Amino acid sequence: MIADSGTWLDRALAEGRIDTLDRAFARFLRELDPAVDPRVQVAAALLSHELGEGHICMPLDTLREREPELGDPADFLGTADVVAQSGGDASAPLVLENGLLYMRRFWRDEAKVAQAIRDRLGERAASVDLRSELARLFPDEGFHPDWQKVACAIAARSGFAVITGGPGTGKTTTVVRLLGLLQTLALRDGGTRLRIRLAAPTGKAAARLNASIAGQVAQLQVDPAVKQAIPAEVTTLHRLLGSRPDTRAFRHDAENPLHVDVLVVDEASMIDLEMMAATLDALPPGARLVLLGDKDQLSSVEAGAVLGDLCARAEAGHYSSATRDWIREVCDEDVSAWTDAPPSSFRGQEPSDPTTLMASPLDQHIAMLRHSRRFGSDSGIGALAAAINDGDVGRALAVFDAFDDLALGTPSPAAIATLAIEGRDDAPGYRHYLDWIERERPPVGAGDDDLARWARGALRAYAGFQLLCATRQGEHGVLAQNARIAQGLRDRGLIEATGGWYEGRPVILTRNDYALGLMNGDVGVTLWIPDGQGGMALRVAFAVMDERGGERIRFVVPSRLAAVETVYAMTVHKSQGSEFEHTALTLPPEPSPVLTRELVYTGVTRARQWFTLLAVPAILGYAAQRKTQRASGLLRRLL
Ligand SMILES: Nc1ncnc2c1ncn2[C@@H]1O[C@H](COP(=O)(O)OP(=O)(O)OP(=O)(O)O)[C@@H](O)[C@H]1O
Repeated sequence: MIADSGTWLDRALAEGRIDTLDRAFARFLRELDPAVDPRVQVAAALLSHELGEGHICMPLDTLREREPELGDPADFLGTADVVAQSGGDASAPLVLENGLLYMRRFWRDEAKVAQAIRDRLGERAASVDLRSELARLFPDEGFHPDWQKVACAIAARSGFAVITGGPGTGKTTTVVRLLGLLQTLALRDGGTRLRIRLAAPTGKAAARLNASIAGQVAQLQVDPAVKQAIPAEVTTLHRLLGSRPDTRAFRHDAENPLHVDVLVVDEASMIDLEMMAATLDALPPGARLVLLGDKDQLSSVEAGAVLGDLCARAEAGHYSSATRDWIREVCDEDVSAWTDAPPSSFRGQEPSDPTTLMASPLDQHIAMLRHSRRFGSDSGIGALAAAINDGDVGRALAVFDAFDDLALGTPSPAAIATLAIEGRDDAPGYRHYLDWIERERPPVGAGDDDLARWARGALRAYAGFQLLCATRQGEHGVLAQNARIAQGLRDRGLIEATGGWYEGRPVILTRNDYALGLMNGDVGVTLWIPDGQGGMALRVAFAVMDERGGERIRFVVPSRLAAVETVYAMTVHKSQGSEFEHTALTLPPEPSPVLTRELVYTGVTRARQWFTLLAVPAILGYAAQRKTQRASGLLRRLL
């Protein structure tokens, strides 16, 4: 029995089980209610800590496990004034629902997201032309089921759909064909063109989708008028919703909704719960939402794993027999193997148990692409990603021996620096990028176009290689690796300095800079260019999007960049939404909570052509076995 929460809080703080913010929250409850049960304060401090780890709520079972001496939390939380039961008392800061303890803000966002998705799960009348349009857009390629075609059909029939799939499985291709289909049908049936918007959670991800979408639209087999009605511009979610300085609220919300009929959001694994709630809030009731993303990637930095929750049942499909029959009718595809038997044969099951429930309404709106076009059977990267996802370390290690695009090395500082600078075999390191800058330098007197071309090439050469780390801090973190690599480059005469500004220094923004139009995560490279007065000046070149979705180079004076870091090394978290020809991932030799299956999978799948792992095999095994589970009640609300 805990009589004095103060002692408990101080001890837990000293032991590192909570931090000062968690303790402050527990103390705040006492200010709110001087008679608060100390056990409620303990629960609140632990909940606050869980939220910091990305969970949306804390199951009471977790609390029972962590603090058995508290007794049954259902008893003391069930009677506390500061805890609302299922959201009842709107002034209570905590909410208890379905055995899950929430802070009110998270409970509200979760309930909002679930309600908004549920509102969109109804089917819409399918056009009579759906079957013929699908057949035209997805010619038979010999793969069956053609999941792209199935995904397109599923997304076409309702106001909400998720298309998940690993790298190169055709998410972009499918969504472009979906937009072609929807616009064709809209123009044909009623003549009114759909207002379509495309967005991604970060500037980097938006830029990448932007680059691939224009090409895909050009290849689309549709009427030129339809093609013109598909936007190529991809914006960030923040910009779409209209972020305002100094407030979490956006310009667009339920009162002032977006002017949009179809919203597509890519890289949806990076969307946290709060952002998803804001997006759904701003979406007018009749508008469609299509989420694209890889469910196996790392979740958002902030709390929640919305895409992961929505796709938790995607592997098995869980289609109903009605969905199966409809897919057969409109797609000529057979998804029987991913269909649940009719519910009548499962009488007696516990309906709210997410693991056993058959064919829920949500399942009918999720499509998983299962065939990578980028990583065929001859690709080690694809095979490695699959082995990691299965948590099969033996297979993962065997894959390194079997494929030339993969290499496994030790995580010693010297080995990492050498790989990062020299690369291996054909796979580049940073020498390649720095040599490129030198070799392709425009002649004296070169015009703006030549300088922009050079800068664009330098950014592309930089993306030829990236070293990824699990953490920022520590001997194996980003900061230490950056310093070592800079020293190695300096020792080889490839850069002029190891600190301050110098040519070749790659930097990453650590905060959005609205004045410069640059976003957190944007990467620039430092180059000497003419200063316009007969001299030379260091400028940082960034690729930015113009209003029409095109890419252009912006040279920025280094002193204007308030929040940047050198980026020879980058955390895996920061690398989400980016890809590099050669990606190297280094893992620290000691076990650590940050080492998870999703972290390694995300690192591996950043590689387009070559992947190098610098880690001890035991640590790979440790990480691959640790699948992240973020506590949330979202799936349960939706089933
Ligand atoms: N049905 C298809 N027919 C022909 N080529 C395809 C098809 N689907 C995908 N591709 C090609 O495969 C590659 C990967 O497709 P796409 O970019 O659509 O995948 P993705 O899942 O969006 O990839 P990522 O998000 O990892 O970049 C592209 O070059 C694309 O042109």
